[in-house]
This record gives sequence, C-alpha cells and structure tokens, in this order.
Amino acid sequence: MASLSSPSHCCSSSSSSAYSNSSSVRFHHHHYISNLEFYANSPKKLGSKKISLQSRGSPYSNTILMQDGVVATTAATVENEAPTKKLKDVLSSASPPEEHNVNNDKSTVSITVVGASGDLAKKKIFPALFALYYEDCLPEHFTIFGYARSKMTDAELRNMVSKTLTCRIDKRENCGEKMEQFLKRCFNHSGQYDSKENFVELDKKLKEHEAGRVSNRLFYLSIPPNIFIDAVRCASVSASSANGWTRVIVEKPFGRDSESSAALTRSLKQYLEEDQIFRIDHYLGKELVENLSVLRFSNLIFEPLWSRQYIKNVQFIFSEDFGTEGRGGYFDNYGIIRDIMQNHLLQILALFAMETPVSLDAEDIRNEKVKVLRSMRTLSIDDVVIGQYKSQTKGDITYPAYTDDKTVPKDSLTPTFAAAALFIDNARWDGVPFLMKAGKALHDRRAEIRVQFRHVPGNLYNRKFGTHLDRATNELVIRVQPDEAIYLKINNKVPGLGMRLDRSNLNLLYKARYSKEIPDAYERLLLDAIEGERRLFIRSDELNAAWALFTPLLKELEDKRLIPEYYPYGSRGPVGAHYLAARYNVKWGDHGVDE
Ligand SMILES: NC(=O)C1=CN([C@@H]2O[C@H](COP(=O)(O)OP(=O)(O)OC[C@H]3O[C@@H](n4cnc5c(N)ncnc54)[C@H](OP(=O)(O)O)[C@@H]3O)[C@@H](O)[C@H]2O)C=CC1
Ligand SMILES: O=C1O[C@H](COP(=O)(O)O)[C@@H](O)[C@H](O)[C@H]1O
Repeated sequence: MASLSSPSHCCSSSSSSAYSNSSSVRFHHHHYISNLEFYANSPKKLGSKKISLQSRGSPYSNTILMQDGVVATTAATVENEAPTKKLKDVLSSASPPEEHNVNNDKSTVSITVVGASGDLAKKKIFPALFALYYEDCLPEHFTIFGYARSKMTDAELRNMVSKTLTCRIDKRENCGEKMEQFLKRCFNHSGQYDSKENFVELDKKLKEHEAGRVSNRLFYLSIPPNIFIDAVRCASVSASSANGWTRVIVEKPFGRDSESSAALTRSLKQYLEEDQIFRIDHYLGKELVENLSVLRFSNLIFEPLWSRQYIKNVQFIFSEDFGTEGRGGYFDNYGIIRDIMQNHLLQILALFAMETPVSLDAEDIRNEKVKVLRSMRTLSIDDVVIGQYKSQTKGDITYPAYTDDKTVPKDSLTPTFAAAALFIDNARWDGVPFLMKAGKALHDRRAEIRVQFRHVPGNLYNRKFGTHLDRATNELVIRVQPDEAIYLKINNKVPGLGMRLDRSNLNLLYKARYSKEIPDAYERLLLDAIEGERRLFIRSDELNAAWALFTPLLKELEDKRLIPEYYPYGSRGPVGAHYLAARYNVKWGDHGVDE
C-alpha cells in the first residue's frame, strides 16, 4: 500500500475502484510478483510452475505459467499490459507466449460460503456480501455459492438469504431491486464437506458461471473447526481455480492451544500456501480498531505520549449483557479466555502497542504486531481472575446460570469471565500493566480501550481535586462499540469567578460527526479478502506467538480445575477483578462515576 488511505473500501465512491478496469489500476515495480510457485503435480495451488502478478488491492492477477520452456500468460485486466510485458520480456523473450484458454478481457470472482445453512453465514456473511453489492464493491462478474449438507435448491437458498438482508439505514433507494439482483447471483450446491466428488460437482457449476473468464475463487469456511481440514482438502484438490487465485477464509477457533493450533496450521499448509489462508478475527475489521493506527500515527499529539513515560496503564474491556445461550456446546470447550482474550483483545493490544511500521503494507504491520506479542510475558496464573455467571432473578425474570444450558455439563468450570494483567517487556512499555477484562452475562454490552495517563508532576491544581488525585489524570477512551466514540477526559475550569476544576470529555462521537452508517466488520474483511489485502488477517507466526502467551495458563487452569468466582447474571462481574487491578495500582475505567 502506498498511501495512508487504504486501497480497499473504494467501492463506488473511490476513483480507484479495484473493479473498475480503468487505468487507475497501477503497479509499483516491487509489487509485480505476488508469489512464485514451483510445485510439480502438487495438489496445492493449480498450475505446476506459476508466477502470479498481482496489483495490491486488486482482485485481478496475471499468471505466467511456465511448462517445458513454454510461457503462457493470463491477463487479468485490459489495463495492466505494462507489467505483463515487462515480465514477459524478462522471462520469455525466446518463447512466443501461448494463449491460455481464457477469455482474457474479464475476471470473475466466485465466493463459496461453506456452511451456508449455519448461524454465521445467515447472520453475518450473506448480509455483508449484500452490503458490498449494494455499495458497488463487488466485481462486475461475481457469483455466490452456498455449500452445505442441507439439501436446498437455489430458490430455497435465496429465500433463506433474503430473510437476512437489510438495506443501509441511510440509503434505502432501490433496495428491493438491489436485493433481487443480488439474489439472482446466489446459487446453492448441496454436498458433504469431505467429498471430493461433491466439490468436483461444485467446480463444474463454478466453471459454468465463470464462462471462460479468469477465475478467482474465495471459499469462506463457516463451519465447525473439526471439519475445516476435510473441507480445505476437498476445495483445494477439486475446486481450486485453474487460472486465477484461490483463497480460503478460516474462522476461529484456530485450535485451542499452541499444539492444536500448530497442527491446524500444518494441516492447512498441506493444501494451501500461507498467502492463500485468510484467518479472520472480526474485531480487526471494526471501524474503531481500524482507526487506532490512524489516531496514533497521523496525529502529532498522541504518538509522543505513547509509552511508559506518560501512560500509566491500558485497559481492554469486552462485555456482553447476554450469556452463551444457544452456543454453550461450542463455548464450553473454549471458555472466555480463548473466545475473546487470546484473539480479539490481544490483537487490539498488539495494534495498540506496536512500533511504527515501515509502511502500511500488510507484512510491515504484521511484523510489528508479532514483535509486540513476542516481547510479552507469558501469562501467570497469579495475574488472572476467572468467573462464571450464576442465575439471577430480577423482578419476574429469572436469568439462567451458565450451567443451566443443556449443552453444558452441570459441573463445568469453564470461565465465562476473566480479567488478566499482561506485560510487554520492551523499552517502550516496560512496567506498564495492560489489563484485560472479558465477560458474558454482565450488566452491559461494550468493547473499549482505555488509556490512563500518569498524573501531572507537581500539578498546581492538585488541591482543587482534594484527595482524588486519580480523578485528575487524563484518560483516552476508544469505544469500539456500541456508540462508537473516541473521547479524552480532560480537566478544565468550571466557568465563573471561582477556581473549581471539573472533568470533561473532548468527545468524537461517531453518530454525531458522521451520518453514514458504519460498515459491519465482515464487510470490510470480505472485501479485503477479495482484494487480496492481508493487513487485517492473522499470519501464522502471529497466531503462534498469541498461543504461546496463553497456553501455559490455560493448561494450568484446566489441570488444577481452578474454581471460578461466581457472579450473578447481569452484574458487573467478580470482585476479584478489582483486587487484581488494585495490585497494580489501577482502577477499572468502566466503573467510575464519570465513565
Ligand atoms: N456464529 C457466530 O456468531 C460465530 C461463529 N464463528 C465460527 O464460525 C464457524 C461457523 O459458525 P456457525 O455458523 O455458528 O456454526 P454452525 O454450528 O451453525 O455450523 C455451520 C454449518 O455447518 C454444518 N455443521 C454443523 N455441525 C456439523 C458437524 N458436526 N459436522 C458437519 N457439519 C456440521 C451445518 O450445515 P449442514 O448440516 O447443512 O451441513 C451448519 O449449518 C465456526 O467455526 C464458529 O466457531 C466465529 C465467530 C462467531
Ligand atoms: O468471536 C466472537 O465474538 C462475539 C462478539 O462479537 P461482536 O462483534 O458481536 O462484539 C462473541 O459473542 C462470541 O462469543 C465470540 O465467539
């Protein structure tokens, strides 16, 4: 990426739409070659010896196939002649290019939602795809396939999908029409996840839709983790693209500890290259998480303060005001530490704490995140508090305990709440506590980052705050959801003739500042995957480093069968979280009078 503005999310409003086939699709010389493959007869990506040319942020790729001295090119767009020529000059001056069997003037993207009948597909993936279509972000030629064991005709799939679609609040023009057009591009193929034959049938259908165009294929694995590998094997062997890219979005959980995660990565890499694997952490696609780097690196006033010198502690808070009802079967095997902390909160922490990357290129950013994760101290059981919600009756309503769920064992000790203190042992953050807190069935729903600054040395106005020195410190709050906002707590004088100080918020409340609805995280991430933008996806070394921090703790909790602290459904969670924070001289920011 060359500039501060991301090449993605161009859609109709951007002059450089990745799908526009216009001359605005530019190549930087060092970006010509996206990957080199030298596999003979490998079931991995198709094409025995292949060089892929790809503009960053574009779904279109050029491929040079070299076989027995013969060089064939596939041009992805009409406009990217120059780099094709350049490479041809270098690589095949002696061999006349052989026309590849594709209609060269257009590419197509086929998106297969594997597990289309499931909760995530209905709740997030199809609606996100429709939103992208509505915003003109999908390529001209695209097809969406649902794949699941459930027997469905195209009409039945369309009917199922149509029930999940909504139009943007701020733009309802032609909504019904758009939905109809979108649904016409959706098809279904019923099949088993471990059947190569069924995927061969899918391949045939995809080819019919691709109609000889350069075929780019995205598989979204929206299925339980125990069938990931079967589906990847079958999709890769039987339904990979023959002349374009093939990418696979993998949903969490990526294992349940270092060992199982490494085994999953090994298995995936039997069939896919790392750059084909898009490990999704949907928190990275949230607007305010995206904005974190902008806030930090494009405002002079924050970066100089971003260190142990001025920051006293940082808090990452996640809470939901509902329990695990309906997902208990999945949740009980994972618990809140794996479900939220090891991925969503840790990813935000890494973005928060990383050094300035060399550029906004995906690898530069991910390199910096890995460095942070590798500089962190492995979690100690003494720095963790766990909890589990119990039943609570409020008025006429009785809220269930975690273990009231029929899919959860009665004696389950799985934490539905956890608080932890983490440390980054590097020069910037030495000694600064990074506190995390995540819980289900709490009193509210929120996700936020709180940065508490040190006190002003020798503050002239100390006495105006009495003994509440803590109240006089600045706090920056990045509220990821709901009601996205960034606000800075400052001290100011109460207007009048006296000298009384007050706490106020300098507040950037998104809904007051911007009328446009904020896109769902899945929209951004799907668009990025289509465009080949990897910045917001987790690289395997990041994942390893993340698991390394949590695995010893998780093992110890399980081996010792540590009893969680029980908290009532709808409460603020276990009191132990306060003792943990107090040990590091910290007060949770979400508990104050003026939170
Ligand atoms: N739901 C959510 O909010 C979130 C989900 N995820 C992850 O996304 C993925 C999909 O989640 P979700 O949609 O909730 O999952 P579901 O349990 O709804 O499963 C998706 C589909 O997979 C098939 N399936 C389910 N169980 C099995 C099985 N044992 N063997 C074979 N096929 C099965 C079913 O389709 P059929 O029977 O028709 O083949 C089902 O419709 C999971 O990895 C999950 O961890 C991540 C974050 C949030
Ligand atoms: O990944 C997950 O995230 C959801 C919370 O996502 P949000 O975007 O609604 O905040 C959480 O409920 C779920 O347990 C977890 O698996």
